[in-house]
Amino acid sequence: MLAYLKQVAASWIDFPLRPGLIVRKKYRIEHFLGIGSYGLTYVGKELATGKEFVLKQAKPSKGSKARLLLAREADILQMLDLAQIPKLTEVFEWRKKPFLVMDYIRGQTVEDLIFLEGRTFSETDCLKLMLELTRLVEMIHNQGIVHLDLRIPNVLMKEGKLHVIDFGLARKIGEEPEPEPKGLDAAAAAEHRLRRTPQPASDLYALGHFLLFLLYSAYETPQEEEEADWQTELQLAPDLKGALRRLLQIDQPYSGATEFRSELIELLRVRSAL
Ligand SMILES: Nc1ncnc2c1ncn2[C@@H]1O[C@H](COP(=O)(O)OP(=O)(O)OP(=O)(O)O)[C@@H](O)[C@H]1O
Repeated sequence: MLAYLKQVAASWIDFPLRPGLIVRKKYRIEHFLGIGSYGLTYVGKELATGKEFVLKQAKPSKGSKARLLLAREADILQMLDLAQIPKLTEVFEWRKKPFLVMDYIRGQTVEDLIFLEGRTFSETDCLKLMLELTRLVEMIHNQGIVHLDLRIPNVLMKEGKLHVIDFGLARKIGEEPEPEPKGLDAAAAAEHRLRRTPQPASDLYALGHFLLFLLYSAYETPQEEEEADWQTELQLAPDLKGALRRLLQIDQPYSGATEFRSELIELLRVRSAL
């Protein structure tokens, strides 16, 4: 009962700002983009210029943790200066609520391309997209940051170019990892460490799963067969399978994004796709 009451209270205090509301005499809320674990996200139009931005607000029900994560995200975005990543415009407090403002990337997520539009990617398409994404990830790492949440909903395609968003879990390379959430079994705890340790290897592990989503987009699920693991189902050429096994840390992991990018170039070259 207590849990239920807490949930009802949270949904009241986390109620999104309504469209049309003017924030800080500067932005008009255009529409609500979504609610994440620690934030509420909107598209807002700057009144003076008519330019659209993304406004992210710390989720009130998550208190100081949400404020801390929003401040950390702003700090990380400020450190990054890359064309395919939203730039931080400002941070402010309005009606005791902290906000950050960043570029609005008006595109489609890779998740929507696959699951809503039914887009399929050939092996060469997958490798080319991975090359573009890995180049971007390499530049992020070179600026001392790891994203730690490189998933298909956090990669957008805009005018044929990939963009990475949602730096809510990003950290500086080498920082102390977040404490593991309580109650994870051994397998979930191991997975958590693979994804969330502030080291480039965590982003490469996530790139392995990202590549699997791309490859599966063109996979026809057989009607009768039992679900098998990707190594059986996808029937990949040995070189591509080997690369995936290294990304997923089944075999010797790559030393970093630079080494994996060289491998991608080689995979494309032997397929005469470069
Ligand atoms: N800079 C941006 N440009 C365009 N869309 C964005 C941008 N930032 C976030 N979004 C979109 O806003 C929505 C909410 O994003 P947000 O990162 O706040 O939470 P989430 O990804 O839904 O949740 P969580 O981070 O907890 O997994 C998502 O649909 C995301 O695609």
